[in-house]
Amino acid sequence: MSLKGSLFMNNPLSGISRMTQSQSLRVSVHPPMVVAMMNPNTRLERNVSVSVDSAVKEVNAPMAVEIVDPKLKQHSTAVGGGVEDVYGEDTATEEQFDTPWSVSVASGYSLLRNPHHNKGLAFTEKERDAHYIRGLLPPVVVNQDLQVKKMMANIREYVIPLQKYQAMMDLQERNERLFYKLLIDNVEELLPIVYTPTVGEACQKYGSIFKRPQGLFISLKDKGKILEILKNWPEKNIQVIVVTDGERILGLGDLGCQGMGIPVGKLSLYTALGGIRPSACLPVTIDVGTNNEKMLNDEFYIGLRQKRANGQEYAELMNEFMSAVKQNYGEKVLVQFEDFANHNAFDLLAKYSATHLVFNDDIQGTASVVLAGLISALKLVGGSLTDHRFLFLGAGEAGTGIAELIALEISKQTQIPLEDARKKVWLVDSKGLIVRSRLDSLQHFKKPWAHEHEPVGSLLDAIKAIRPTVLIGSSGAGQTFTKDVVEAMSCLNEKPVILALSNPTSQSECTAEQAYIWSQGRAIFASGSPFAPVEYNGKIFVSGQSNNAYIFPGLGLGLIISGAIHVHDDMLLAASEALAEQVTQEHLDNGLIYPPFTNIRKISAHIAAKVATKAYELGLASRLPKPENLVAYAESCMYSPDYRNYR
Ligand SMILES: NC(=O)C1=CN([C@@H]2O[C@H](COP(=O)(O)OP(=O)(O)OC[C@H]3O[C@@H](n4cnc5c(N)ncnc54)[C@H](OP(=O)(O)O)[C@@H]3O)[C@@H](O)[C@H]2O)C=CC1
Ligand SMILES: CC(=O)C(=O)O
Ligand SMILES: [Mg+2]
Repeated sequence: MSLKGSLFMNNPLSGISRMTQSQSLRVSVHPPMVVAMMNPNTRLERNVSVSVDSAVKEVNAPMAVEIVDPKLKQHSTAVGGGVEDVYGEDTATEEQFDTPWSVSVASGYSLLRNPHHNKGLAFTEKERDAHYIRGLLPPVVVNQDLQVKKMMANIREYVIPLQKYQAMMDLQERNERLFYKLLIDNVEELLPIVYTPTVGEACQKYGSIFKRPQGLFISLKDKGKILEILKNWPEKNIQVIVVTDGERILGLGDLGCQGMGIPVGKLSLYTALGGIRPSACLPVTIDVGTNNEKMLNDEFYIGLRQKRANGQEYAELMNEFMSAVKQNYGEKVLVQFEDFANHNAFDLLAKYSATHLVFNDDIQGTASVVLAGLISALKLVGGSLTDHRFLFLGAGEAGTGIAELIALEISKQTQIPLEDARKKVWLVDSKGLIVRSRLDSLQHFKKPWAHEHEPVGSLLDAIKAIRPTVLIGSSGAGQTFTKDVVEAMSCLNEKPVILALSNPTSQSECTAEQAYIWSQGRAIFASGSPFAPVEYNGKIFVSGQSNNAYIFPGLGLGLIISGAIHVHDDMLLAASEALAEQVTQEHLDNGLIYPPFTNIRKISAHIAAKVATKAYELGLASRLPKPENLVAYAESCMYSPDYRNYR
C-alpha cells in the first residue's frame, strides 16, 4: 500500500494506522482532500469513514480520493464495453464475482450525491471551483431560501399526501440540510406528511415505496452479529436510537419490518423539533417476523416472511441488541422504544431501565404530553386535577401510562397516597370497565386500575356510571366516541374535555368536527393526529394536537445536554409543566390546550432545560459543571439546517 499526500497522516482521528492492515490497496490522496472507501473484505471503511466525518468537521471541506486496486486493475485490461473498464463493470457477469468497490468522495460528482454535504444549486462559484463541481451544475447560483420556496411549491403541487411524503424522503436522501430547513420553517404544514397521519400509510406501503434504507434492519437472521451490524452504520457518534419491532404501528397494528417508517419519522422530529444532529440519530427496526397475513402475502413485503418469534428467542435478540448498543455507543446513548405491542413494551422498559438510558415514547412520552394538555385545560374548566374524574377508552401503553402520570401528579399535589390518587382514574378496555372482579384475568399493567365497582360493558354505560369530566381515547379504534358518547359527556359537563389520541386519523376516536358539533361547541378537544379548524355556528374552532411529538424531542435534548444516565418520572412531570407553561391566554381563549407547533424549537429548549434541571437535582446528570442558563445552553446546542460555507 502506498499513500500520497499527508492529510491522513496529520489527522489524529483518521485511524490511518489501521489501514496498514490492508496490503492490497494503493491509495493516492490529493491534498486538500480526504477519502472514504468501502471495501467489505478489508473492513477498512470503518476507520476511514470516521476520518472523513472528522475531517469534514475540522476543515469544513468536502473530500476526494483516487483508489486503485491491483486486482481490479487487471480487469481494466480485459475488453469491455467501456473505454477503460477500470472497475471491471463491463466484464463482470452474474457467474463471475466482482468486488463492490464504492468510492464515497465528498467532492466533484460525489459531493452532489452526498446528502450531508450537498447544497445543490446553492454551491457558490468559489465552491464549484474548489470542489470540482464546475460544469456539473447549471450556471445559476441560488440561496437556500429560494430552494425552500421552490421545494415547497413542488410539494404543494402534489394532491396525494403519500406523494408529498415520498418527495420529502427523496429530499432527505438528496440534500439533508434543505430537508430540515423545509421541515423547520414549515412545521405545521409538513408534520402531517413526515409524521402522523401520512407516515402510517407510508408504513403500510413501505415495501412498494422503499428506495433506500434509512436505518438499520436487524432480523432474527442476524443473531450473533448485531454488534457487527451496528458497525456497518456509517455514523459512529450516535446519541439517540429509536427502535421498533413493528408490532403496534400507530393504531394500524402489526406492520412487521415496514414499521421502519416510524423510527425514521420520529428521528426526523428529534432533529427538526429538538435540534439533535441528524448524524447522531439512528433508526432501528428489529424484525422477528409478523403475524399480519396481508404483509406475509404481499410480494413487495420487505421483512422476514414468518410468524413473529416470541418468548426466549425474542428476548435473546432484544438482549443482544441492547448489549451491542451499550458496547458500541456507551451508556449515555438514549434508546427510545417505539410502537412495540404492550405484551413486550412494559417488560422491555422495566428490564432495561436498570441498565440503559431508555424511554418508552408510547407509555411515557404520551403520558407527559397529555398531562400538559390537562394542566392547560384546567385553566378553562376550573379546579385542580384532584377535582376531576378521568375515564379512558383503551387500557394499554398509552392509556395506563397516562393514567399513572395523572395519579402521580395528583399524589404529589395533594400528598395523598398514589393508590388513592389512582381511584380518580377509570379505564375501559375491549371487555368493558376495568373493575375489581376482573382482577385475576387482567394483564399486570391494568391491575392497579381495577377499582371496586360492578361490571360495566360499554363506554356509554361507563360514562353514565363514572360521570367523568375528562374522556381520553387511547384505544386505536376509530369512531368509538359516538354521538351518544359525546352527548353524554356534554350532558354531564359544561365544558367536557375530550381527547381522541389514537393515530392515524382513520383511528381517531372521533373527528374534531364531530366533537364540536355533538357537544354544541362546548368540548375542549385535542387529537393525536391533526384536524383542520372547524366552523360551527359562525365560530371557528381550532383543536390542539395531543401528540408525544411535543415531548420526546425536548426531553431527549434535555437528557443529552445534562448527560443524564436514567429517565425519571419527575423528568416527565417537568416536561409536562414546561409544555403547559408555553400555552398563553390567547391560545386558551381560542380553546387551544397546546401551543402551536410553529414555535416548537423554543418549546423544546424550555422542555430540555426543565428536564436537565431535574436531572441535576436528582443527581442523575453527568455533564458538569451545570450550565448557568439551561434554556440558552439548550438553544445553543441545537442543530441548524443552514448551509455551511466550504473552504
Ligand atoms: N397521541 C399520541 O401521542 C399517541 C397516541 N397513541 C395511540 O393510541 C392508540 C393505542 O396505543 P397503545 O396504548 O400503545 O395500544 P395498546 O394496544 O397497548 O392498547 C390498546 C387498548 O385499547 C383497547 N381497545 C382496543 N379496541 C377497543 C375497543 N373497540 N373498545 C374498547 N377498548 C379497545 C385494548 O383493549 P384490550 O386490552 O382488552 O385488548 C387496549 O387496552 C394507538 O392508536 C396509538 O396510535 C399512542 C401513543 C401516543
Ligand atoms: C404518536 C405515537 O407515538 C403513536 O401513535 O404511537
Ligand atoms: Mg408511538
